[in-house]
Amino acid sequence: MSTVIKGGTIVTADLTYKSDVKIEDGKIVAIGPDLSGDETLDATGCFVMPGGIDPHVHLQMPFMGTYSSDDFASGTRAAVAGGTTMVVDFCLPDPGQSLFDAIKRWDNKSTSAACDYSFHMAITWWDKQVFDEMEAVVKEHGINTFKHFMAYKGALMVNDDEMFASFQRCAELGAMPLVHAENGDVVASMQAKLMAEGNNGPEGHAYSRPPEVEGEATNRAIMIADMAGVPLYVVHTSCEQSHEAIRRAKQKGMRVYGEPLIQHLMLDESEYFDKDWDHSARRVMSPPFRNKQHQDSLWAGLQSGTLSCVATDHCAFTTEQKRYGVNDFTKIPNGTGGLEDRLPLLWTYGVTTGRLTMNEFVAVTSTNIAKILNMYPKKGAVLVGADADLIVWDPTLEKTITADTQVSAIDYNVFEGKHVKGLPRFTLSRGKVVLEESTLKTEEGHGKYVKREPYPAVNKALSTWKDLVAPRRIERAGIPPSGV
Ligand SMILES: NC(=O)NCCC(=O)O
Ligand SMILES: [Zn+2]
Ligand SMILES: [Zn+2]
Repeated sequence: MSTVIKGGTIVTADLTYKSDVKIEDGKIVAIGPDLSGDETLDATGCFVMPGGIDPHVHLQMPFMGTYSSDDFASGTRAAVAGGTTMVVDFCLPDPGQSLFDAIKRWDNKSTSAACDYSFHMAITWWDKQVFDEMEAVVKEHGINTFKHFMAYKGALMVNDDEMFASFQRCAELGAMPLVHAENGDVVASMQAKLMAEGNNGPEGHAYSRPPEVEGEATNRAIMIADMAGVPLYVVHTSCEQSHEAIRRAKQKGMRVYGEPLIQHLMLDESEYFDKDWDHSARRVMSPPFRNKQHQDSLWAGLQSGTLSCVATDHCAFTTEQKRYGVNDFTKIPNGTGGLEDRLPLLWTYGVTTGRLTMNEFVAVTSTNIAKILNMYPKKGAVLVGADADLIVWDPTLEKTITADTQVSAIDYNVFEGKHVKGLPRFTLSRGKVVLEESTLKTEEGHGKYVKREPYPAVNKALSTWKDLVAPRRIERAGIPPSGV
């Protein structure tokens, strides 16, 4: 059974051209004019692009005494509704738990996925067992990225010595560390002070996590990565201080990648000052929303290439769950949604405003992260042989975002009322039409786990260079090597 997408304009990260696309057995088998097949999808007036890849989601995440409410079934349905065809979640071992047991838990809950997915592994504790297990995580389980939380003291946070040891292990294994960059000690201390002063509302969350907390941690992680000789990926880069540290590192030739979220690009800190407690609490996430200057910095980073991709950190809690923190903002589960809205919002507020070109849109929603996570061109490409994870993007379709019609399982949407123009006419997951206009045609369990190989190039280049510039003894005539 073959499918042809006909009459559209292909848009990739570097090319825009008119062509048909033919699909068989889940893969792209031909690109060219006048193709025919068993089934035809009309792409007239549309852009045919690689499906979105969201490198940062937490589906059914155990966190702050509860679980995030979108699981792999509802989360991936929300994803394809908005043109995202792959998500990457985080395996979180409990303290003392084997990394393999954490993978088993994530394997069990991801069987319902409607689109392809992959995992990052989090380093939530450290000893020889973790050091040893990291090898099989990379070589057997196909996970080449390890996340380190520099915040959430007393829960997920790791210290600098643990981070340095883990980063060095990543370097040996051809893996890449990721960081949630916030200074967890400073946050904990500011939280305690604010609570003691009676500042217990959701605005206290933002006050306790100023941009400096993020800038300091980003810079520290970058320096530690440099000393360990590994590239670094900074998740949810939300402010100029953090972006500045990434820019500076890039200018020095370091491989450091920054990931702004659609929430930080679109929403600002005024959300936390709303008189309605629920409104503000629903928007509590870490890092918090910032002001207009920070938002401009993030947009500029996407334009100039100093920031690499746009994610959601989709971690959706219901209003009832948010109310765990009614008298104590430190107990409000951290996280917001966005999977369904990332592409339409970025198109509307990025491409149609002229902030991004269509090719940049594809780069920051799909191709860049496919390369960074070492799964290009299987994912993130419109090329013969690539997986047919595609969107047929109709720039004339429009809607107003509202919780009433969303796919996500929660009872509100942080983008409520925002109008978007540009939506998928079709979303295809490995060749299967999973969305037609606004009708979902997903199948639970259609999604497959994507293994990712270790990085052959960057880590080798870094270790070769490190070896070349390593400290060496200077031989001097008449001075014996051993000092005898
Ligand atoms: N971001 C957030 O507030 N919640 C999800 C966990 C994390 O990524 O820090
Ligand atoms: Zn985080
Ligand atoms: Zn996250």
